[in-house]
Amino acid sequence: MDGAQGKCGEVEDIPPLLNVCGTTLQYKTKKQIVTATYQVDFKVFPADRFILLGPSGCGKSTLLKAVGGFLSPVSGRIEVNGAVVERPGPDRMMVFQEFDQLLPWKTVIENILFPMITSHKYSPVEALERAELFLNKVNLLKFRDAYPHTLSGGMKQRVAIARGMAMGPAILLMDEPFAALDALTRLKMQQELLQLWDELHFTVLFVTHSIQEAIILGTRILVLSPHPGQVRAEINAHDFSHENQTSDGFKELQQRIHDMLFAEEASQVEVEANGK
Ligand SMILES: Nc1ncnc2c1ncn2[C@@H]1O[C@H](COP(=O)(O)OP(=O)(O)OP(=O)(O)O)[C@@H](O)[C@H]1O
Repeated sequence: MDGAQGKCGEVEDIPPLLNVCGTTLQYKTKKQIVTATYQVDFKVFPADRFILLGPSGCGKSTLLKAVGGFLSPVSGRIEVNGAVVERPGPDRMMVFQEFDQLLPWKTVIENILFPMITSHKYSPVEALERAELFLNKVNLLKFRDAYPHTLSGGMKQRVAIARGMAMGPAILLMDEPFAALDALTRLKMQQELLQLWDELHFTVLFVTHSIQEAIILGTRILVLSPHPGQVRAEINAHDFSHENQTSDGFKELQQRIHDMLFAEEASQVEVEANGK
């Protein structure tokens, strides 16, 4: 094959791992239809740390849910490795913000084993090996037999990350996984995620509304407009990390994104005011 059929017709040399094309997502409630995103396009390539950034309510979590297969687009399509996403699958593992995403009646190791065993992706022996390997990578091997309620918020998030990664997904979906942590733990978790990435080069789609977190963690950042979310810009952030966050380049990018989001919010207010 010469190349992959990319977004809306063109042919690319490297096929995207995730192709989100013209995706409009809606919630239908009894009273109304809520359009969460409108004709959103983006592509994620292998080993990208791709960030969805935008104001509250712009549809970041909804996009992640749709990539996860929990919600179908009303128009457009979402493909993973060329196949249209129709349902959840072990190739897309989610890590959420909430600390209660672990099964409370299972120990740490049992939580990590659970999706590997129920999906039959790995034999019991392989699953145990992988569970211990990834638990070790997040520095929690000595807590393998602890129950979730005995762990701190940061430790629970590490277990959730280990559980997601142990499945060997094509893409890890992270919905503001560090937002509920205190500042120091958040910093540590960001550093650990980057260290893990240095080692494993996994592909991650990460939702945040922190500009700073987006620049530090992301290789590419998709900036979304306020509700309903539309693509405002896609920005390269390969060159930035914790180490250079006081540099002029980092600050300039931070300001640029801030202005972009702020301008969108201001124009939204104007539209709403004019509409009254
Ligand atoms: N289950 C639902 N039913 C109806 N509307 C919903 C539902 N979930 C989300 N929405 C609406 O869809 C829009 C997008 O919500 P979403 O949670 O995806 O935004 P977000 O960018 O992730 O926001 P935040 O940063 O606050 O988490 C919002 O207007 C929200 O009110």
